Amino acid sequence: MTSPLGRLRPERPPVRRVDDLAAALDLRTAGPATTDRTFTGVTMSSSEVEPGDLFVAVPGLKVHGARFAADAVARGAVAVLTDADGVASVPRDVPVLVADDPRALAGPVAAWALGDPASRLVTIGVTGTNGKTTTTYFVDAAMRAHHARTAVLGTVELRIGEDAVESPRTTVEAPVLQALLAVAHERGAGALTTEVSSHALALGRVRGLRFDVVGFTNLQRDHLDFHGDMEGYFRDKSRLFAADQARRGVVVVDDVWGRRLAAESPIPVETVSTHVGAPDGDDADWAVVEADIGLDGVGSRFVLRGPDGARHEAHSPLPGLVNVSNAALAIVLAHAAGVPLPTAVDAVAGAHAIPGRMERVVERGDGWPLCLVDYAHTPDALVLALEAVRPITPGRLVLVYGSDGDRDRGKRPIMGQIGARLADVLVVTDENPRSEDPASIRAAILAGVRDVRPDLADVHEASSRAQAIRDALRLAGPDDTVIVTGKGHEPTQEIAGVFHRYNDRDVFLAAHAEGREQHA
Ligand SMILES: CC(=O)N[C@H]1[C@@H](OP(=O)(O)OP(=O)(O)OC[C@H]2O[C@@H](n3ccc(=O)[nH]c3=O)[C@H](O)[C@@H]2O)O[C@H](CO)[C@@H](O)[C@@H]1O[C@H](C)C(=O)N[C@@H](C)C(=O)N[C@H](CCC(=O)O)C(=O)O
Ligand SMILES: Nc1ncnc2c1ncn2[C@@H]1O[C@H](COP(=O)(O)OP(=O)(O)OP(=O)(O)O)[C@@H](O)[C@H]1O
Repeated sequence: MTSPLGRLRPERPPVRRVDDLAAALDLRTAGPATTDRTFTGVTMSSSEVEPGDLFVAVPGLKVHGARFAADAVARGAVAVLTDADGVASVPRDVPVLVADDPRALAGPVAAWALGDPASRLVTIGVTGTNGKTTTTYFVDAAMRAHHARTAVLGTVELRIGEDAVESPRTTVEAPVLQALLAVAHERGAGALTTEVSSHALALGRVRGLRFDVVGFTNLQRDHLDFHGDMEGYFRDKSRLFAADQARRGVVVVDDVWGRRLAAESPIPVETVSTHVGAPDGDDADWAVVEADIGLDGVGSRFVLRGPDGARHEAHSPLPGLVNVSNAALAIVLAHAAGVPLPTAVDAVAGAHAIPGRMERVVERGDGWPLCLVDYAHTPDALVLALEAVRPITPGRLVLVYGSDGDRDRGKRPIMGQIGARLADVLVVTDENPRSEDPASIRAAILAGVRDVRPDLADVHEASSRAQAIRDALRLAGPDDTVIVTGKGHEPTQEIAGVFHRYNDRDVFLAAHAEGREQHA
């Protein structure tokens, strides 16, 4: 993060009348008359209220937001939008707007209040189980090549131009999204690209915004606690491809869900087949028809065939087949969003490092191994990450990793088996143990390691993550690659319920700086 983004609100928001809003969105009113009441901002969280705001009080999974209406008013909220159940909790002297589903209206209300900021920018949304962050950054690289300034929002950060803050979630709440669109426009951005999580779609966080282009990466088993089953998960993801959410779409059709989305989509879509030899590759509008993975020791060269049959030489700046897929999708998305194809191809090839996504923290050279940080924290992602790094590693693959506490215990031995199978040297350590005993998590991973490598040769254990990275650097030679997985960009580590500032990248950089000093 280069510098703070500062206030996540526009400097000069329009002043709106509450009764105009009621008329525009056909809302019932309660409490004192709304005449002459004006507001300048919208929020769903009492702790984020600024004087002059409309507070949207929604029924949550845990609590009804109306319980916090008095707090919101004390902080300066001038009116409340809620449902029939919430009305009684609003202080009597405050005007109330009543709707059946206030959560679904939070986005449209904020968009109305800010004068539909999305209509002044090119907007791109990316959804799918994996690859959202990477694809979003690749798209942003292409948008940057075409627009003087851009904005990018997602799991890692909220960035407008060169200013950024840590992101509270993958997709921000609807009023925050609308405010960020207005801030982006105010600061001269021509395009905004955001990740759109399935939770965001189920909870209406992108309502009130019609994207110029939306993209779909893939659908794999995840978040079923929230969506129920794969069918429900697919239905929630598909909501982005509705006529009121997007003008057009780009869908990767390598899995059955992508093919189904493309077939059922009510908006026009272009299809992309991103794995050489993937089913339906020949029928797709765009297809990766050749790929040399890791050929140049960095990313991959590939050839993208367009709808007119023309072949475009392209490059993914990150290793592995999955990043060929992300790069191809990003090129087609950027092109659909108005970027000339050659500009999109070049910009994706030269995309900056993405924090914690196969991030090359220290380059190989001067006796140092290549040092990478990656976010892979599931068995599937770990396999992909290690397979991607092998072709760019002349020597041994040194893996530093753990498995998180208070989450899926069954994956720990599987993570152990994968590490033992695909890496040469292992340093098993902690990854957000949360309330659990870190040693017992490491023991479960090591049990999996032992299934594959009973002698435990080249297997080490370190109770501090920073120490684990230093151990790995001591063990690694100049031809080796040290990869630390699990936490990626995350700025904290949760131990015994306490969040400690911690970042894998900083440990690598500190060790590197120390090493250079000793050398000098
Ligand atoms: C399942 C889910 O997404 N829940 C979100 C949802 O919670 P909720 O409906 O249960 O809200 P609640 O806590 O009952 O509160 C009800 C209302 O009262 C308000 N409130 C509450 C307390 C208070 O002091 N003042 C106040 O105004 C809240 O802002 C809310 O509007 O609305 C809350 C705020 O509106 C969110 O904070 C909360 O996200 C929780 C923290 C969360 O963990 N969400 C995750 C699952 C999520 O959204 N993840 C996806 C990425 C997933 C992925 O791809 O990996 C994401 O987009 O980040
Ligand atoms: N297209 C893809 N298909 C499958 N796996 C992928 C793909 N792209 C990235 N991955 C794997 O998923 C992990 C997360 O990548 P990325 O952060 O880009 O995805 P995401 O959808 O944003 O996930 P999250 O919401 O958890 O941040 C990476 O470690 C990578 O190994």
